[in-house]
Amino acid sequence: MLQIDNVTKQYGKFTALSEIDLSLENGVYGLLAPNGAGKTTLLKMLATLLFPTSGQIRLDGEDIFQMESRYREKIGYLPQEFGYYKNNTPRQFLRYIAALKGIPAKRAKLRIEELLETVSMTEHGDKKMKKFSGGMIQRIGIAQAMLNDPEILILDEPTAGLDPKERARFRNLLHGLAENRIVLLSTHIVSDVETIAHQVILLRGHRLHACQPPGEICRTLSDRVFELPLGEALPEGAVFLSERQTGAGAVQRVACETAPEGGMPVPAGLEDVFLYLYREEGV
Ligand SMILES: Nc1ncnc2c1ncn2[C@@H]1O[C@H](COP(=O)(O)OP(=O)(O)OP(=O)(O)O)[C@@H](O)[C@H]1O
Repeated sequence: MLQIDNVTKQYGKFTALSEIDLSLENGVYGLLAPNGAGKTTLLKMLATLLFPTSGQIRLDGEDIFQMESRYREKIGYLPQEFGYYKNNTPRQFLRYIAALKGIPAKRAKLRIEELLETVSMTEHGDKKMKKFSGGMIQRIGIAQAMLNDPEILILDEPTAGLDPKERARFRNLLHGLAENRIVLLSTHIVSDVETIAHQVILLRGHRLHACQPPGEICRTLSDRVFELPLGEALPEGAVFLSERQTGAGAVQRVACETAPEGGMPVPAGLEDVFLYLYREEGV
């Protein structure tokens, strides 16, 4: 179990994260929050690239910073900006990363083939990466993070720039990978988390707001989301969430305590909760 206890991170006087408490077990955790909320900061601390200002992070009871390389052997990390040599092929690049991770060449060779298969890139293994789409690059990014078969896989905005087909493929890939490990991914794209994550971690005001299954998070707005024709006046206290086109014309989705006139109750989705929670944060 990965335990985050009362972790605060300050950059000078600025508090990026305050008093975070989380316990993570195997499964996919989606860290969802707007830009600047502290997602990368949290992931970098879990990757031991940043020290908490206070608080402790433990794996099975041991402080991860004291574990040093014993901890790093157990993690795989895909940073937001993942650097690779454009002229390398995936096989060359993965061999290089395996060497950096100290994986013996013979074992690395087998593992690389296994992983290219896992991420459906075997047939592209000898092509230069400069010709790859964003989705193909991300799949190689996941493969490099998986080289050491990590217990904890940390992915910072792995779905940024993927098209819908690549997103679907990515979801399936993660489901398989999370069977026997902790997968923690950050995103500000709600639909990714809704379909991938077993638990959604929401940060708000640089604090932990919730860590719950997507369904439970949606229940926080249940019976409070309504659709009504666009242009209808909203009652006092109603919060505009979004608008969408339907067969019967444009409608607005709103959150309010009681049904507005002409409003149809609709099930609350994670996007509704996201828009509601972060309505004052310009997202
Ligand atoms: N090295 C740093 N020095 C000072 N402030 C920083 C530093 N790194 C991050 N910050 C600030 O801390 C806050 C959290 O940043 P972080 O990158 O963790 O957010 P994020 O949720 O990952 O955002 P994004 O989705 O844009 O990547 C931001 O306001 C950012 O400007």
